Amino acid sequence: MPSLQEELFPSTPGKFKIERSNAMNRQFHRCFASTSTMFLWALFLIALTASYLSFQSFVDSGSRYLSASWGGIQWEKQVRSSAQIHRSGGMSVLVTGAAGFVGSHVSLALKKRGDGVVGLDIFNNYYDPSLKKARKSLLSNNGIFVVEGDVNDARLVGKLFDVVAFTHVMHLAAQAGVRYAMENPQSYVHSNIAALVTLLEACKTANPQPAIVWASSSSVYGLNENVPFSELDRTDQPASLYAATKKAGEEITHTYNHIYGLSITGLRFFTVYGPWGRPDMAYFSFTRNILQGKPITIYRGKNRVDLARDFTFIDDIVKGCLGSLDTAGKSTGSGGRKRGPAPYRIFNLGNTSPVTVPTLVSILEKHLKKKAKRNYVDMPGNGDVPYTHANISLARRELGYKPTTDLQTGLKKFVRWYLSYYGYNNGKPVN
Ligand SMILES: O=C(O)[C@H]1O[C@H](OP(=O)(O)OP(=O)(O)OC[C@H]2O[C@@H](n3ccc(=O)[nH]c3=O)[C@H](O)[C@@H]2O)[C@H](O)[C@@H](O)[C@@H]1O
Repeated sequence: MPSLQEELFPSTPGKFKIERSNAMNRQFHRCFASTSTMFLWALFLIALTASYLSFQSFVDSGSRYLSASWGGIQWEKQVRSSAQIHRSGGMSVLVTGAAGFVGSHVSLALKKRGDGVVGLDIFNNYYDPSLKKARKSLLSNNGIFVVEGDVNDARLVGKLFDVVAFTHVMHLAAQAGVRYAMENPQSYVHSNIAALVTLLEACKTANPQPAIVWASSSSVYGLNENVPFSELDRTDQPASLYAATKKAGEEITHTYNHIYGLSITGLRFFTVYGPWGRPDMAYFSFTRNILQGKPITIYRGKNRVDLARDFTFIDDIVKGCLGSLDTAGKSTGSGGRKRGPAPYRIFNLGNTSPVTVPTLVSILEKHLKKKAKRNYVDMPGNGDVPYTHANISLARRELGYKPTTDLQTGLKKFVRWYLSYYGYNNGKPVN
């Protein structure tokens, strides 16, 4: 009967039995020999895998370099010239999401007053990229260069900081939309969390460190019931993943302010609307459907209560953004190390007068001179909140923020732009 030892390390079959201690020795040697062979094999496999991986990354970076839409002398020249400041005491601003709704307006306003602006935008297809391209042309006609790329691309962001010593970053690139988070949750993590960290990493090591102003959202108030919403209210009960990622952004930026001395200002935008707006938003898609004679869906809250939003006109938001940049205060760190405390601020930017969704539709009907086919349904559990209402006293005091456009006036301007951009029937016959 073979011993357990022999079973575990069997001798060559058919060989005669040897003395136990000798056998043990030989078994030990064999075992050692086979372990070292295995070890050598393992080493060989690790080396093979490592060389395969480094070859892959060489191929990847090579092809990225070859196919990259950025880099090169000409590109750097365009970036530098776009960042040039044309007023005394002006700033050079990296605007992420520059081909987006708020980003394009803020970029133009900065350029108009003589600041340097470089845009960065991924031009993804969350909504019609041709609208983003049209905004890019508008910016380009005004001397603003928009780099096509992802804020998550650390090499690209690092390169931009190598080429220009940005004094400020206006971070507006994001995955927007409250309800789309149910369809594509990962895009919110990618754009609102991972990209934010990539950007902050670049800002923390930049020398000088820029001051950062970025877009949070009114949605962080979630299930808060204090009205109007104040910056001191609870924001730990988000109702959507979108809101949760924006709230996470507020915490993440706080960390970078605390550890690295970055000057940070977070702006909680309240349902921004206006010319060159976002086609995924209700006022925009309602306009398209009304003109095409298609029904629109109007959500209603519990007990058939109308939903309401503190709709805020784009020009007012732009003033709030510029006010934030102007009062941001300097980052204090250098070489990735904090040298002293830096400002950390959060402001509501709203209109302070909520309007119900059915009233919004009535205003659109008036401006479009066409009745909507209204289809009322109960608000689905998809992240919506019943109402929003901003308390703006802090922004008024610190930024001189004072919204001046009511929904009637703002939607009139939007409709005028919409009709000039898309034509009267949006390319389809109007019934
Ligand atoms: O202020 C904010 O924080 C947010 O404002 C908007 O989110 P939301 O207020 O939901 O804007 P819309 O999607 O335009 O919806 C406005 C209202 O219309 C309602 N709605 C929307 C779509 C629809 O088909 N029917 C409908 O009744 C919504 O329930 C909501 O009450 C933006 O889409 C977010 O990116 C932004 O962060």
